Amino acid sequence: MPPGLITSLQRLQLAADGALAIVSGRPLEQVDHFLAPLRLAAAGVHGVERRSSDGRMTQLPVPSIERLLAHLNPLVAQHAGLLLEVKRGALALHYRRAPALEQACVQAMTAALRQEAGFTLLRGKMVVEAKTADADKGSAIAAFMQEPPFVGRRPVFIGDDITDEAGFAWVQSAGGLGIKVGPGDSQAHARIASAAAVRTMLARILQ
Ligand SMILES: O=P(O)(O)OC[C@H]1O[C@H](O[C@H]2O[C@H](CO)[C@@H](O)[C@H](O)[C@H]2O)[C@H](O)[C@@H](O)[C@@H]1O
Repeated sequence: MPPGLITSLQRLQLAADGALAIVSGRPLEQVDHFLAPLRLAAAGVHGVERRSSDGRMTQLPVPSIERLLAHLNPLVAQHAGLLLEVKRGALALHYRRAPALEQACVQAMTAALRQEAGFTLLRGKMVVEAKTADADKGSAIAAFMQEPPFVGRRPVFIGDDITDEAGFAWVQSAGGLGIKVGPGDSQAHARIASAAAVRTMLARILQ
């Protein structure tokens, strides 16, 4: 985490009377690890797990990943540059260290998804993921917006990846604003150049 970011997020949470949440594809355990000692309201694994502002946990039911694993393991065993990340209700195949294998990874994941119902394919930065079909970042934000301290607020969602598009779509359908970070196609109505520019924006808001 860049220096000062955790302090900024903590101050922002206080300034917004608690209405700040992290919405991530990572498991909550990882989100908490990155932000420690700060523990924010957060959704992990694209909304499969969610911690409300009062600390209450919600876990969506998820399909089994066993058949997907059995299908993908041989490809991963053949290539040292591939990494298979096992999450509750999702399986992410990372090819960052083997970009030439992108098509092979997409094809293998597409074939694996034919083995098991209840998942959808999600593209990300150098990663292709099988994600629980019933969860996405939009529905995670929608769930937060039903609860204090978010209820009645105008949602603003900031994200830099393809997986954030569901979040942009939902907040904008609810009268809020999606802010895409960096280049790339997006349905977000606003754009900001980089993660560094987001940190500068947050610092200005706090001032
Ligand atoms: O929703 P996010 O918080 O943006 O998380 C999306 C994915 O993040 C992680 O993968 C990303 O970071 C890796 C390095 O830490 C990088 O190698 C990879 O290319 C990125 O996609 C995480 O591992 C995934 O589970 C998340 O879905």
